[in-house]
Amino acid sequence: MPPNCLAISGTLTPFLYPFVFSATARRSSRFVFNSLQRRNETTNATTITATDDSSQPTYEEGSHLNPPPSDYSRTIFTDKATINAHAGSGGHGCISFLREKYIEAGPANGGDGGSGGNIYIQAVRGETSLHKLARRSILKAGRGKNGQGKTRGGERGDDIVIQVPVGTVVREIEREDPVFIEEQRMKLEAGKRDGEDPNGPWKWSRDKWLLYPAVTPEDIATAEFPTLPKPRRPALAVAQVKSPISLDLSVPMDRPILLAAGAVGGMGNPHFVTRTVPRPKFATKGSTGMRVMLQLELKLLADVGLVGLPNAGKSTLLRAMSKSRARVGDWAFTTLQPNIGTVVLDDHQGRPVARSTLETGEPRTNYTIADIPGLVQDAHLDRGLGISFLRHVERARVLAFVIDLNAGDAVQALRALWKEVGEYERMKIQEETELTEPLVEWSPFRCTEDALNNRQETIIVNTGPTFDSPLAPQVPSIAGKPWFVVATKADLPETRENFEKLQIYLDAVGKGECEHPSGQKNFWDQKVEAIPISAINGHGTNKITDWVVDLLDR
Ligand SMILES: Nc1nc2c(ncn2[C@@H]2O[C@H](COP(=O)(O)OP(=O)(O)OP(=O)(O)O)[C@@H](O)[C@H]2O)c(=O)[nH]1
Ligand SMILES: [Mg+2]
Repeated sequence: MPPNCLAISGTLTPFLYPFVFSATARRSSRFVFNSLQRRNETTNATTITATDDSSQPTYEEGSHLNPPPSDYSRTIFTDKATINAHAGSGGHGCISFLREKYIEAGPANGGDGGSGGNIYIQAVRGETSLHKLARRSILKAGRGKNGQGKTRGGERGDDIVIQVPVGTVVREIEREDPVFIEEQRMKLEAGKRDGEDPNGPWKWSRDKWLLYPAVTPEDIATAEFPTLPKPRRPALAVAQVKSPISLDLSVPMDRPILLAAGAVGGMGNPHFVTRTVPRPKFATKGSTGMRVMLQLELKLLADVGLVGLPNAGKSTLLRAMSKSRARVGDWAFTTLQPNIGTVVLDDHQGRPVARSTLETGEPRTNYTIADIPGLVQDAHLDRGLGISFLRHVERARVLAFVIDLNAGDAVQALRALWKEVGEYERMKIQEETELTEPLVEWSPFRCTEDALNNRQETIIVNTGPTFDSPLAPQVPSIAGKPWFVVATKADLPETRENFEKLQIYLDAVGKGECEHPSGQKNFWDQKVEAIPISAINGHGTNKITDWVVDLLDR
């Protein structure tokens, strides 16, 4: 069972509500209070300088939990990027003839062109942001080298491995496959000229054939070109990710996977030797490489996602629980990009502070927390920094709603946060539906008669799964995740009443007497806790770890 953090009169109360505690039960519990204070001072390197006037606490400047600006880490972070990946084009075939002593005009011996470089993708642990890819909009694999004399094939082009952070979602926006285009064109040409050689119009194509440098225009006019070989797909194409590409790279990959195989090289002149043309003075050019436009979206993977209003104390909490150097400040929108912190469970002393196991059965040594920019009310209407940052907590296994007890009604704040989370989910479902199937399918008229009979175009409106439809529960829901509330700044005076109200509300939600703040039906129906803490003093954070570990182990 998780620790019962509800008990206000429990061990947390003395240091979180010293002013209340001292007023009511100072004498009877003086020993407990003093010992807790001493313990917290020593173990947490407390930053508070207790003043006589407890209503006006002051905090030591320059410590880890109340840091100076020089202690902020500055990391570049980008979570979206659109890239154009160009697989390498093939090298040209070679036109060459054997020439040796006593063999003046030997047989054709031009090598084939090398194939182009491939484009791979790999999710790796070391990467944390897409900023490097966002800066380079085109990624080109190497072109295959041209074939050479003495039947020497050209070298392969250099491959490109796109390394992305774990948690990247890859979607194809556009694809230009020259082989496919060529096949289609050939089909069309074949259909148009009934009875004629389908490859006829391609025979003399300049962008397909390479001619021997010494060839004269007369030679070309009289030369007998063979039919152009059919467009060839590279053998590696079978290993390509199915089109349209849609990948969710949520685990580190040992090997990269193939997105686009490099194009095949051109054929050397020996391929075209016939009885009538023993010394062909032409070879084919290499094919153009495939081009894919990809949208990359990074959704951070953390065990716990912190959701809170601006200035609630999320970053301070992250600093208190991990070695993160997230920016902290007494104003809204201090955090402009997500931060991830790792909470080490053995406290670097070899003794586990909480016993926990991973799904694999191995002991859990740490868990991660994601801190995102604050959400304001109506953030879904693009107020504040919007709600797009919620994508970084969307995949968190547990949500922690950070509520500032000193900033108005905690219950209202919690409801406002859930509303934004709900709006985010609604938008996400809509986006996914639009991506998977087009909303409107337009079918053109096939002939004049058709157009006259049906004056309107055929429009099929897609009815995919929506937020409120019966299909909705199949979509993984944020409301279905385990969640709890971190009631922070509990060290400040006159916050106890607010905390109690929050607890009563959460109790009512747990018993089903009150509507779940998400307003959804498929919510997580376990008991929800409110854990009072003082992040700036590092008080109460161990309770969070116990609670999180318990939720992760379920
Ligand atoms: N008294 C008190 N102050 C706190 C506590 N936690 C944070 N603060 C202060 O609250 C202010 C805001 O803290 P931040 O951690 O930057 O808040 P945030 O939620 O990350 O804010 P944004 O990034 O702007 O959304 C800072 O001045 C902190 O020192 C706490 O437990 N007690
Ligand atoms: Mg912050």
